[in-house]
Amino acid sequence: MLPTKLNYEKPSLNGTIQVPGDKSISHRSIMFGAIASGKTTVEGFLLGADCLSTISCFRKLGVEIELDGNQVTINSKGIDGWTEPDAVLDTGNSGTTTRLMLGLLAGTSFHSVAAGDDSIAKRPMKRIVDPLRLMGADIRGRTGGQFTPLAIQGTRLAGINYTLPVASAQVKSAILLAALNADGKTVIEEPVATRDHTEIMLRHFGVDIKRNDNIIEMAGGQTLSARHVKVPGDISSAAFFIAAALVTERSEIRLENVGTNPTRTGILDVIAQMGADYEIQENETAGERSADLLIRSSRLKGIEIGGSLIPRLIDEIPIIALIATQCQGTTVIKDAEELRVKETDRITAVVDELSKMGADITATEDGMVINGPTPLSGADMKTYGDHRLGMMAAIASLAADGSVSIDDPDCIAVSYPGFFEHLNNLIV
Ligand SMILES: O=C(O)C1=C[C@@H](OP(=O)(O)O)[C@@H](O)[C@H](O)C1
Ligand SMILES: C=C(OP(=O)(O)O)C(=O)O
Repeated sequence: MLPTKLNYEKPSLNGTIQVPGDKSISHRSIMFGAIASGKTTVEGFLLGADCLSTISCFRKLGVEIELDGNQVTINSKGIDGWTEPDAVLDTGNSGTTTRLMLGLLAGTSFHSVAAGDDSIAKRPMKRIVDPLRLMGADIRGRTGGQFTPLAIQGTRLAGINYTLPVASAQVKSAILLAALNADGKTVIEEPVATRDHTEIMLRHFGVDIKRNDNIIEMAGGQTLSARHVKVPGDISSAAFFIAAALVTERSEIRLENVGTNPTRTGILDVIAQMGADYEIQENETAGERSADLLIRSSRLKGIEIGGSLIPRLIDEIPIIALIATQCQGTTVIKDAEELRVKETDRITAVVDELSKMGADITATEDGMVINGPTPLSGADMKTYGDHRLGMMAAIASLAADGSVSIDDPDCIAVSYPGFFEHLNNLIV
């Protein structure tokens, strides 16, 4: 049973943890292993509910996937060996599974249906369906295919030239995965750089893909070779403990083997500008970068966060908002309207929930404005079924007087199973 009521009296955090594997890389490791023919092995896989949804979908496509702790073995006959699923592909709460998998299903030779939970049913799919249709995909769904459930009749696809209308790694990746199976070349322009795990893993699996400034080019019809994938810790999960150490007194923690791909490290730039006391000790790794992070209690100041920084910290904004409540001065977060179409509307949810605790925080159309520092007090916090809101509430309780209750702590297992064990291990 996970705790629903938290009452810490001005705790400090001390010690070392290794946060679970990166969610984005874990999803992709299963998909790439399923596309390649042969045996792909994965170490450090995230056993979060979202990544387990990916495993269950690809098993339904006839791919053999075995789990042994955090190690995964994928035995696939290659994408041409996938079989028509006899049930709906259930993507659970996972936007990444839904969108990336659609790109792959579009180019098969069979029919499939993808659907997830109530939150997924509200998330926009037009951003994927539009470019896939331009490639020739046959996808149908409610309101012309804007939302799940989506029915896909696999067909022959052609490469496209496409400029992303939103800064989204999921859209970029869905197009690239479809393009693998398409005739001709695909060229994607992304106005603002987004996480590049798909491009890095494509290269690792032997695909020739080029990037010049913000233009990505890849020829279709390339085959992937099965590989071993090492998944570093998820910086989006580490972010919660980074915040915890910063906003509590006399804390010093070490977070081992955290992924530090530069397209993901916006949170480190933010805390540096806020004046945080921290160190990065880089590990020697090929492919995805990783480092140990040392974080200490800090006196922080408010800053402005927007522009090209936003995609580099998009999932960290709820916890950055909490940090901002403890900063001296004003923090402005802008250009983050994408937050409104995540697991829940994260602008409204963060502002409503932190306000309940006494924060001085106001929503704007594309972000929020936070004045600090403000003392926080206990409150009954809602997660809206959103793992990141659940963890934000738990970390906020460390800085609050009085007890904090969380209505649905179980949703945290979407990206961070074992979150409360790590929290309890670090608290002194
Ligand atoms: O590609 C990915 O793995 C992800 C991309 C981001 O979504 P968008 O591409 O919709 O911004 C992010 O919010 C999500 O948690 C994971
Ligand atoms: C937005 C998220 O994930 P997804 O889009 O995969 O549901 C997240 O993990 O914060």
